[in-house]
Amino acid sequence: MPDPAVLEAVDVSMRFTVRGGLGRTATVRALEHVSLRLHRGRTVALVGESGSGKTTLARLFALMYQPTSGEIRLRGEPVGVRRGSTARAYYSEVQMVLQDPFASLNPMHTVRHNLRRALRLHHFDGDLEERMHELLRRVSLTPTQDFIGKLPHELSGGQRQRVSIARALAVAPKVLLGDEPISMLDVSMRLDLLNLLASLRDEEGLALLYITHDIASARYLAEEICVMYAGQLVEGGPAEQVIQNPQHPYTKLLLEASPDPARTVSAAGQSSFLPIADAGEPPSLIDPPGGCRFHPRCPVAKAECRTAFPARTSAADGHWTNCWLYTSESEAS
Ligand SMILES: Nc1ncnc2c1ncn2[C@@H]1O[C@H](COP(=O)(O)OP(=O)(O)OP(=O)(O)O)[C@@H](O)[C@H]1O
Repeated sequence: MPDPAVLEAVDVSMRFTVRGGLGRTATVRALEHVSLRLHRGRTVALVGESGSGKTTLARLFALMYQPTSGEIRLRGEPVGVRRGSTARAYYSEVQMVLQDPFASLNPMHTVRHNLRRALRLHHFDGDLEERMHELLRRVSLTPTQDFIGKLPHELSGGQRQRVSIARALAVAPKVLLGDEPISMLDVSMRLDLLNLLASLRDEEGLALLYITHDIASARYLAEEICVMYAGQLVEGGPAEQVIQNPQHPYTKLLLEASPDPARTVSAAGQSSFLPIADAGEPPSLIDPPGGCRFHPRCPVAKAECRTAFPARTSAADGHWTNCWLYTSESEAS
């Protein structure tokens, strides 16, 4: 049994109101009843096609939005959008690493300035210079004096991402939310970055959320994989189980469309899924299909798939799915 969750989403749904043509508004139903737990020293990979809601879930964990329903809980306590010192207290525990390191670094300032700012923001009261060198050592940017005075654009993509990880580590967080943190890097640097994330998880006991399109890297890094389709979580469990013995027809299609999950990191571009042959596109989340949102693309859809989302069925090893193939109508959620 793992420890209790450090951070969890409990039955969260997220709707966005967007402006359409002619002044009309529409609702994007981005997440539906999603629950996911992050544990100390463990990685959960969240995989799914573009637009499935992965970033929205990470942003809910980062308290950038208030969920439409459901809760985010830190060590069991519900948390909402915060400001000022209570926001700072939250972000000293939960940090995000983005796809593009430029987004979290000030490009006009040196690595030293960027790290110092993060430390000051969180009222670090030790030796600033010493701590900055320690952070750079932690992300293997050594000798540290070669990097501390550089501007972000003077670094390689991989080095820049290491600095943004060092910046996140400045506050000694308990949770790192990685939103496709390696997808913009050269293939040659991806494995090193994954190994860095793994060592932070193992040595500092970080709880890691790893959002990716790349099943191969999810398998390499994560103990647990969760699969999201059009705002609904459809399958999850121990990484090897999900990959070797996928249950949900969407997971099966996703694996068929992945270049080769046995490789450590895919050499493909940002999106590692090949087009899913003859199976159409993910739906619009404005007025999405009812029931299981995958049913219009599902080769084995049944009548009940159109009307209700199935309850979760779980195996003893923690592998679960929400699919009518494995449940009966009386168990609809
Ligand atoms: N602030 C917002 N306002 C309106 N709609 C939004 C907003 N943020 C996300 N969405 C919509 O919510 C849905 C989920 O988007 P999200 O970015 O979470 O998906 P994703 O799985 O992270 O995609 P990608 O892999 O391309 O990053 C999409 O339909 C997107 O257009």
